[in-house]
Amino acid sequence: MRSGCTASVVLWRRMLKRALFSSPHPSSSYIIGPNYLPDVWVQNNNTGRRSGVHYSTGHNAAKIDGKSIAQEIRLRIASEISRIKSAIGKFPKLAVVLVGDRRDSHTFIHIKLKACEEVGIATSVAELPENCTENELVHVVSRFNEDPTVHGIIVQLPLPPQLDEEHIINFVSPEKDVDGFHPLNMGNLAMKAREPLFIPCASKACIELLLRHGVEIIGKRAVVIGTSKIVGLPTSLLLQKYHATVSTVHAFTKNPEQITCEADIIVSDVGIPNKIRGAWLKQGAVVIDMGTHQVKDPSSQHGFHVTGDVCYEEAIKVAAAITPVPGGVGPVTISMLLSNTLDSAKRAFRLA
Ligand SMILES: NC(=O)C1=CN([C@@H]2O[C@H](COP(=O)(O)OP(=O)(O)OC[C@H]3O[C@@H](n4cnc5c(N)ncnc54)[C@H](OP(=O)(O)O)[C@@H]3O)[C@@H](O)[C@H]2O)C=CC1
Ligand SMILES: Nc1nc(=O)c2c([nH]1)NC[C@@H]1CN(c3ccc(C(=O)N[C@@H](CCC(=O)O)C(=O)O)cc3)C=[N+]21
Repeated sequence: MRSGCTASVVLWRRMLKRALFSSPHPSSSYIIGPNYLPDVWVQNNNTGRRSGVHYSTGHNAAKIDGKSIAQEIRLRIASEISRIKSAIGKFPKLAVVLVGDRRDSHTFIHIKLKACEEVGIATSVAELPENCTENELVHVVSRFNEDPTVHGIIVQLPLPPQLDEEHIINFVSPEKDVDGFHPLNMGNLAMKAREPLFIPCASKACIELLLRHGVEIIGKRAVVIGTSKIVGLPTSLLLQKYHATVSTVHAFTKNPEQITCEADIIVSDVGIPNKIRGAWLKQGAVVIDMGTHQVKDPSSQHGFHVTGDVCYEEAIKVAAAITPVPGGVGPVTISMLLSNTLDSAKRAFRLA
């Protein structure tokens, strides 16, 4: 009797999944890239990949339009959430922890909350003062860990200097770690034949943009500038999973331009505006600019403008394709956060 009941529940879930998701993989079928990591990379003809990168006329680099890709992903996420809501009356929820008054952190959180609202992800925000203690922060994170209505938790970085980032990240439940920064998730990303529960959003966005632009990654020489846990390290690891030959450039690298100018794919996470010049690039390279800097600009409406790590005007004359800032990786990173949160909720609802 009991096993019959379990069997019918399993059958019901299977039917529900089939009704909700047209793809055989319920988890994020709208993402081409890194949800199923390719231990053996197979060219998939249904992904819209083209062979090789297309050059635009006049020898200027093609602009990789992150804004429209992000929008397309968000529409798919919104419709999936709406279908889940009508089927089982449940929806995903993201908890956001913000410490202090940094202007850029407030901007990023505002962008994330607005995106959640647009697709139907509920949010809960905990704001703590700049001088809060580690115990207070751990307490807030633990409360979200224990709350069954919360499926994703992010602690906005950087934290004020009295708080140990690594210590705090350890406290985020790996099952709700939609940033993918917990050592268990990062470790599984690093190791062969293992899959993390979540892949960091900016790295996922980088691969998604490359694949959607028709860039072949396997066997290509990639250089990642930066080793941070938010972008540089997980992007190097993910590019390796895609079988690129990856070099890392960091603050102690001597003559970094000698390394970057050999790369087919360059990902910059250096955190210095306009640091990467045209002369650092090989003719025909693909450039993913992860930097997002609010640079003072009294002539602009908000008193600043946003720029990347790469000197765009120089780079477009050399590269085959490049992501602009703003409107490149940033919006897709936010879409990946929505996607990770939806995936987490689907696991909790036993739909994935
Ligand atoms: N677009 C997006 O989606 C996202 C954008 N960002 C942006 O990325 C940028 C970087 O952020 P984050 O990763 O937190 O930054 P970090 O400051 O943590 O990392 C910067 C990295 O650059 C390296 N570096 C610093 N100076 C040099 C140099 N002169 N030459 C070579 N390498 C150098 C550092 O090397 P070392 O390891 O030796 O210290 C470090 O690894 C920011 O602008 C941030 O806003 C971040 C997340 C997502
Ligand atoms: N726990 C945590 N997770 C993060 O993912 C995280 C973080 N902390 N700390 C800071 C960095 C930075 N980051 C960005 C995300 C989106 C844009 C983005 O959408 N940028 C817009 C412009 C934004 C603007 O107008 O300022 C664009 O490039 O078009 C930028 C940067 C995520 N980060």
